[in-house]
Amino acid sequence: MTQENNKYLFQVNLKGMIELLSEHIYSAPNVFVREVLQNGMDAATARRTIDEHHQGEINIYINKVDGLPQVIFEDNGIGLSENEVHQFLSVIGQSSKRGDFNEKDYIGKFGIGMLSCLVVSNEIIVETRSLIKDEAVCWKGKADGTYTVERIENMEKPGTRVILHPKKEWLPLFEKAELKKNILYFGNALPITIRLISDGETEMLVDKTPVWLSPESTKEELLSYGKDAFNINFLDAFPLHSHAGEIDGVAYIMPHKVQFSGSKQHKIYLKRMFLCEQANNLLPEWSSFVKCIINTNELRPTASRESLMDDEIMKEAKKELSNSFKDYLKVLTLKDTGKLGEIINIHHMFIKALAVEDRSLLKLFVDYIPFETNKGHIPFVSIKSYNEVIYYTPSLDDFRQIRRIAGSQGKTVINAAYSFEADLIQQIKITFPEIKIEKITPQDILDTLADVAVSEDEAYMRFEKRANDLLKQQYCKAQLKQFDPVDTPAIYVANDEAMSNKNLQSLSTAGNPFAATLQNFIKKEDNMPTLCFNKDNEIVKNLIAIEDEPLFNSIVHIMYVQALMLGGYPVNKKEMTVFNDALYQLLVMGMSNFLGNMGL
Ligand SMILES: Nc1ncnc2c1ncn2[C@@H]1O[C@H](COP(=O)(O)OP(=O)(O)OP(=O)(O)O)[C@@H](O)[C@H]1O
Repeated sequence: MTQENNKYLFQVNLKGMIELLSEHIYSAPNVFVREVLQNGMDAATARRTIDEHHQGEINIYINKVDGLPQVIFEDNGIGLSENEVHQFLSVIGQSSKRGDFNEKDYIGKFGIGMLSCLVVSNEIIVETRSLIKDEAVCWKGKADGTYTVERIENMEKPGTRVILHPKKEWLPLFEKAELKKNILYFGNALPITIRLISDGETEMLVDKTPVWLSPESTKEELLSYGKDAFNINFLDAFPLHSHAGEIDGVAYIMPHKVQFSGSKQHKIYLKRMFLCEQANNLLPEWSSFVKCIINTNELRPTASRESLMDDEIMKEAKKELSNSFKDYLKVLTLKDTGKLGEIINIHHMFIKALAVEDRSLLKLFVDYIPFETNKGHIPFVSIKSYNEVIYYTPSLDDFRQIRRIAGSQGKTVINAAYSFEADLIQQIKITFPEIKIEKITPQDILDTLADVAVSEDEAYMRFEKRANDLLKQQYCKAQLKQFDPVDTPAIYVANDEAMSNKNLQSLSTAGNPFAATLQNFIKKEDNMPTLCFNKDNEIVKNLIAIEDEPLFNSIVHIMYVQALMLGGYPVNKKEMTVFNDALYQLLVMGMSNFLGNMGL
């Protein structure tokens, strides 16, 4: 403990620190490949500040020493002098890349990456020759926090060799196929030559700009690359660019429908080193219908190097990337409406989300966008051409109730219950004020059903009273109306308030201990759901004439539950019971009639 004027200095437990950094900051043991490749890449970049024509190379050797595997990552970068080895390799958190004039060109910056090697190897051996100083040294660092440095003579050219002897449990990571897989996973886009040398064979792993970063690549080449990278036959591909974050890449359109909340797996590279598969804050929320491969030279990684930091540049980049999407779609409206149609057909949910956000896109696409209506899925252009007024309902329950009856009245109703739909309709209303779009509720439909002059007809009056007395027990009113289609005997109409009143009522009658309190929540006693009987329907005509009480009750109950089901309403236990009892009654009556007729 060091003390000076009552001030103490923190002490560091080196072993614990190394353990923490090496084993906990990185999520997987294979990241050592990334860290070593990245150091090789940075060393080549540093060398180019002295020799601009320098061609960076990394050779990876898999050897056997005394029967045990050994892997060497050899680069021809700037190397380190003895002094630098003490200064940068041996001090945790110290990096030669921070504060350097060319800082922004380096991938590394935290000064901890090398420690990831200690997850898979008990010791890191670094042999290095500095381009600047005429000396070569061998540094050996151990997980217990000790290191040694000594001069060596067996290195003639500038560069660095990182030598690892795997721990027993990580031997599989050092097998040729696995190592190759990891080198390509992290390093396939690096602007450096990477070779794998084992059993006397040299294999070229990386030596050219990847297809997705090359401006010369054709659409076919991009699509074929996308198929290999994601194992998906994409519908189309288009370039992505953002000045902010210095981003370039490709977006691939999924060939099938995807969930809005589906997993957003992309491939994100930082200075052409693979970083991660997710970029939630970088790509727009509605981007699940594409898979992206992008490289950023400017966005900053987190210390674990497994995600990007959410900062101001990221926000700006997100806007620019979103514009790349929009530009692509805009170009399609001019150049390839067939493809646009295909995309909208499959991904209309996302296109709707996009159109909500961007008025110019809305103007371009509105005609192509399909909506679910009471007449099927129809593109907006047809809806607006055939209707003077377009109706919509923001509730699925309402839509279910309204669709049939509205259809018979010649109305087209859009189901705007799904995400974005209601917002989109609002945007359409604002953007195209000349198009008449109105919200419609079951109550509006009820108001349009023709009244029947019940009070002028004794039979109608009696029918309504009997039906009301019976349906009161189901928290429902009965009304005689006249509407199309005549083959619909009855419809159940309930707005949200009526439905919640009904639910509260059924809770309180089901013996809920808060019954009295629940009753107080019922808003307006008269706002009950209504069962509208269709006066012109044949069954209703007969029903009005039925005197027999049990028969009348059974038919009304069956019509009631049927109307509930037709409207897509839930049928509760009590309703199911009356329905079953009624059916049973009818069966018994039918059979006794039959047996009576047979004279039995
Ligand atoms: N192959 C190499 N050639 C030259 N110098 C190297 C090499 N590998 C490591 N170094 C030196 O060792 C330092 C520490 O490396 P380390 O990988 O731990 O951190 P870093 O690359 O600086 O940052 P990060 O933690 O972000 O990767 C580097 O800053 C660099 O000076």
